[in-house]
Amino acid sequence: MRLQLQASSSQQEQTPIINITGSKSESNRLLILQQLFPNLQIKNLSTSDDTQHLQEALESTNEILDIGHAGTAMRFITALMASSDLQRTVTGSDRMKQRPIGILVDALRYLGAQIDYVENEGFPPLKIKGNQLHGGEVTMDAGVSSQFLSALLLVAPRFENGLTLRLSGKLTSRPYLEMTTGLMQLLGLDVTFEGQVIKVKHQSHITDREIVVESDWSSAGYWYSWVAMQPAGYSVQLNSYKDSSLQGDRALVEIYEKLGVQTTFNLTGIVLTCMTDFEPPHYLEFDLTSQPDQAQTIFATCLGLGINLKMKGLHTLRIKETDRIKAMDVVGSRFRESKILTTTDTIEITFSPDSSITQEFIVDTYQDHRMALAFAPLCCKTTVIINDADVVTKSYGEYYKDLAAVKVDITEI
Ligand SMILES: O=C(O)C1=C[C@@H](OP(=O)(O)O)[C@@H](O)[C@H](O)C1
Ligand SMILES: C=C(OP(=O)(O)O)C(=O)O
Repeated sequence: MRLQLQASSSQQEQTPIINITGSKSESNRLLILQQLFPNLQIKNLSTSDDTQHLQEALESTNEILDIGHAGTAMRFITALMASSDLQRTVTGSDRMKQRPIGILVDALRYLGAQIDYVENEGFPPLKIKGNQLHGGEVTMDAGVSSQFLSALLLVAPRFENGLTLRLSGKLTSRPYLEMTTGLMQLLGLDVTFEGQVIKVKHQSHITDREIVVESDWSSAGYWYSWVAMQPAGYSVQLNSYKDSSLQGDRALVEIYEKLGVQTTFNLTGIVLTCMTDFEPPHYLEFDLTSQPDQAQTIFATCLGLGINLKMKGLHTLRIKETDRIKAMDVVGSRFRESKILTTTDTIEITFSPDSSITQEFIVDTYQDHRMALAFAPLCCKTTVIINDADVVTKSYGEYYKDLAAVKVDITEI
């Protein structure tokens, strides 16, 4: 599906209200924990493709489980199956077969799991013969993806000796690991996280518990970007968000203060307002080691506002749905004249003085939802054409409907 997006410039009459689905990261964790503790009830589960893929895999009796593009789900289900009494082959999309999983497989094997690589060493698909793991101590590299660590922790209450997980190297995406330990603690599990060591005690029951998933902060990012590019005073209400969140992308509140968006928490969620008297800075720098999923969003906002930008801490972006640093480089340079420099873990953009914006901005998505989601708000600056626009369903299937509600004209071309 190829979409053309154009925002109408009419005056805002009232504050639009947007209801974003539940966090996919929280949902995926809770679905795994529900396998261990069936008396856990989950409300406001994410409707994303990724969460649906995980749900289908958990309900399936097939020998082959296809998890599509869902990286987190791939890592989580590997640990779950390895510690179960089932035998399964877990596979995914072509891109999934290029996304590493060796660090998790090594740790599981060290604890006694039986896992074989079906195609390439270190990558899915995996043939898993589940067995009872006893747990103990293991050390894992924490610098490649926090998902490997979360995967092992979520199933650790199953291990009769519990788990002592030692993190080696510099931890990446820390808030996601804290979300894992935080949710486990919320269920009453005995989990401690001190320095570089996480300990989980064996536990086979929890008391009845209902958890309401908070809406997805990662998806809220696109609304921050949208509001940042609107006239001063423009506002949007996003429902079901709270001040004390388990999601690291709650940091959007502070990040977007620097980009001219003020956040107000109210009874139903948050109101984002484009600040009056805001002068976009000439240059901004962000370290996104803890918020990797916001890189494309911030990049697009700075393209729109003409702010020179450097982002650091992006090494995990190379192994996500696409090589996101490369994708930003290629697509970003089409929007307005600029110099873009990239390294293994940084991207820097400097605009030519008086650079003008292209009349038709073409966004290739490279099978990455966040390419379409992040660049779409630029339709308030020029005509945006998004190739393979339906990628958004990976995390935010209602996105175009929500954009239409704020008067974006969307045409299939
Ligand atoms: O655990 C999670 O839910 C996630 C962890 C992060 O991955 P990395 O730890 O690989 O950066 C993040 O990018 C991903 O979208 C979701
Ligand atoms: C990286 C992401 O997801 P995953 O790794 O779960 O595929 C994402 O949603 O941006």
